[in-house]
Amino acid sequence: MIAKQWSGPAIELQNLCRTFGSTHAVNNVSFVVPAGSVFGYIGPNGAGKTTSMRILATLELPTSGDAFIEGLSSINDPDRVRGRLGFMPDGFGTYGDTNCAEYLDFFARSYGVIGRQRTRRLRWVMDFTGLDKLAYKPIRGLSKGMKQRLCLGRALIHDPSVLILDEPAAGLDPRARIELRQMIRTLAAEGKTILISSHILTELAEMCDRVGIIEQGCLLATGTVEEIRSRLRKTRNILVRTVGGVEQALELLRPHPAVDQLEGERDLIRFHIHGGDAEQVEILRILTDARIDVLDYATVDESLEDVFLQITQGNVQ
Ligand SMILES: Nc1ncnc2c1ncn2[C@@H]1O[C@H](COP(=O)(O)OP(=O)(O)OP(=O)(O)O)[C@@H](O)[C@H]1O
Repeated sequence: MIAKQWSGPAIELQNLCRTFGSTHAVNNVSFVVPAGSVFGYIGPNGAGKTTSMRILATLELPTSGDAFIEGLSSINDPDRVRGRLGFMPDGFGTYGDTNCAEYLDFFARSYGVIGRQRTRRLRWVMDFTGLDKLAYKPIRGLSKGMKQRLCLGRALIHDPSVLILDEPAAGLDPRARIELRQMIRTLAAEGKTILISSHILTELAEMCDRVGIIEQGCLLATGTVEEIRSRLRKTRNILVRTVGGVEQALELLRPHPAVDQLEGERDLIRFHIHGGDAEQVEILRILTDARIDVLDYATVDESLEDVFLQITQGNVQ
């Protein structure tokens, strides 16, 4: 029997597949999310994020493979999974005339949260999501940001240990995004395990312990953002700042076999080096031997957008 003191991964996908006709929405995806960590699930439109999250959340069945929440199969043990899991879908149907308090109360009752515990839980969720001042406001009058808070509140109402959040930041203004990020950080600091999806790597990079990049149903890379970045790094981007001598430097560097994409403007030179430390040191020596006054000689990290574009192909299905 799987007891409460499960010590394995909080979330696990095992060779998960889901096809819709000829579309491989999820194609043999496996990964684990350790308890208490935040995992970012990143991919373009139609990549298969929602489908895999819905399978984990017991709302969809896979064609093959399995999905587990704290060791319980979402396919074979959905009732127990639901008790441990809070799911925030990417769009949620609300009843416009219902107010926030009624809405959350309804879901608390559905989860069997009863008596004083329900009152306590409702108060906590209202307070945490900042909905306490809007408790009696009909849902149809809420802004997008407040609706998202309500949806997060609904996912938290039964105090689950695992949260699955499907694009919670979509459509939010910058302030609402920052506030949402803070709430997610707080939940993570309290020890909840969080799987969160987005189209945008930069949006999640800061708050995730690890990310997985998915496209056309296939998981292309997993790891920390730094691990993925360094795995991809075949070239180094170099930025040189000189005091004069840019034209001379360009002349010297242009024929070098390790130098690529060379460009210069005013006192700045940018280029890529194919190679490692030896080539980087040699190129600096070429410049200093030619008595070019080098102020800065730095490697520049690729932007996260570049990392994302390198991994994905931009194909949709
Ligand atoms: N019920 C369905 N019937 C047919 N095709 C579906 C169904 N659900 C999803 N798909 C297809 O499966 C693929 C994956 O869709 P999914 O919604 O999982 O992707 P996603 O990564 O969440 O995309 P988005 O970021 O746009 O929400 C898409 O090609 C989609 O059209």
